[in-house]
Amino acid sequence: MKVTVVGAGAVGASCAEYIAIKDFASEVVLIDIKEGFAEGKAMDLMQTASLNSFDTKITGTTNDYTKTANSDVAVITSGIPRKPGMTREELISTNAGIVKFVAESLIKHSPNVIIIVVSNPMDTMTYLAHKATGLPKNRIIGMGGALDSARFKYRLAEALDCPASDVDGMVIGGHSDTGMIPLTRLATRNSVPVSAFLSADKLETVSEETKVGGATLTKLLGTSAWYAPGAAVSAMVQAIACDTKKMFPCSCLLEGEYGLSDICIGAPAIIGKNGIEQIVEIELDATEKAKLAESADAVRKTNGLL
Ligand SMILES: NC(=O)c1ccc[n+]([C@@H]2O[C@H](COP(=O)([O-])OP(=O)(O)OC[C@H]3O[C@@H](n4cnc5c(N)ncnc54)[C@H](O)[C@@H]3O)[C@@H](O)[C@H]2O)c1
Repeated sequence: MKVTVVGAGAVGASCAEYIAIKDFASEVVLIDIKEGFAEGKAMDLMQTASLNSFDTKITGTTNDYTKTANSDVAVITSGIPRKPGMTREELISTNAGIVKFVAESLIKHSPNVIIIVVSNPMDTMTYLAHKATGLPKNRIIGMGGALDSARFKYRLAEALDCPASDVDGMVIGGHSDTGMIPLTRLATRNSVPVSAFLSADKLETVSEETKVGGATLTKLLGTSAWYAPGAAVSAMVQAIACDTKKMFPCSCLLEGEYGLSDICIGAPAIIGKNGIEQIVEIELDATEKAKLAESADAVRKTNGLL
């Protein structure tokens, strides 16, 4: 299994590190436009191999896509992150050109690649990658919901004063501060609905904290987060590499599912060796349906800026 990670910055390097530590890929190629940067990150990571006991070979290259040839999976993290006070949507003018060029360059050298898009505004960048490459819909996946759901579980565990491993929950909809839909109605602690433990007010607070999870970290760090994003994308790469059929909410190109078409937005999907193997349609209540429609309108508005 050969994995290319485009962008050797905070998220790309974290993703490469988690992939290596889990030791399921034979090769990870880091590629960046900044001279020597990916080579340096790759060398630094390789010097952890004997300490962290992994055999994955990590190499770096400055913008040479021949080195990415025949990748099975490619992760696109290239582009600028937001600064405190910015929305993800404000990144579009810089990141759209980068993502389009990168997606086209990747498939030239890896015609069978499955692409995971991370760069923001992620739903629109995933849509753009589809339009730029024309790949089948199962082979381009946006990463947002896996991270947002991890943040949701973190906030639920905090409110419940329990380990995150006790909690299950999912965030669907657009990957934006206002478009995310944490499904509090369906969240559980060891199969018990969380509403048995937490008041409606508390659940509303958990939901709001989840939605601004990225902005909260951007304010604290001065740039956007990388550990949880890197872990989330590496978990999706692992699901493809090991054909686990794990379910993640991902930005998928919808063709009628949830009553939506010609849009990439977060929906539960089964991820395996073919990428998106199934989009799972869960029964939403009227409030959740209305929120999803509103979230889709906002994503379409951003798509209109392409
Ligand atoms: N989808 C998510 O859940 C999620 C989470 C966190 C961050 N992000 C997004 O991921 C992106 C990366 O964030 P980061 O914190 O790693 O940023 P960063 O600035 O640390 O890294 C980005 C890297 O991309 C490189 N780059 C720019 N143009 C390139 C090109 N044409 N080819 C190759 N490399 C290029 C830069 O040199 C830089 O090293 C941002 O757009 C950020 O908003 C998304």
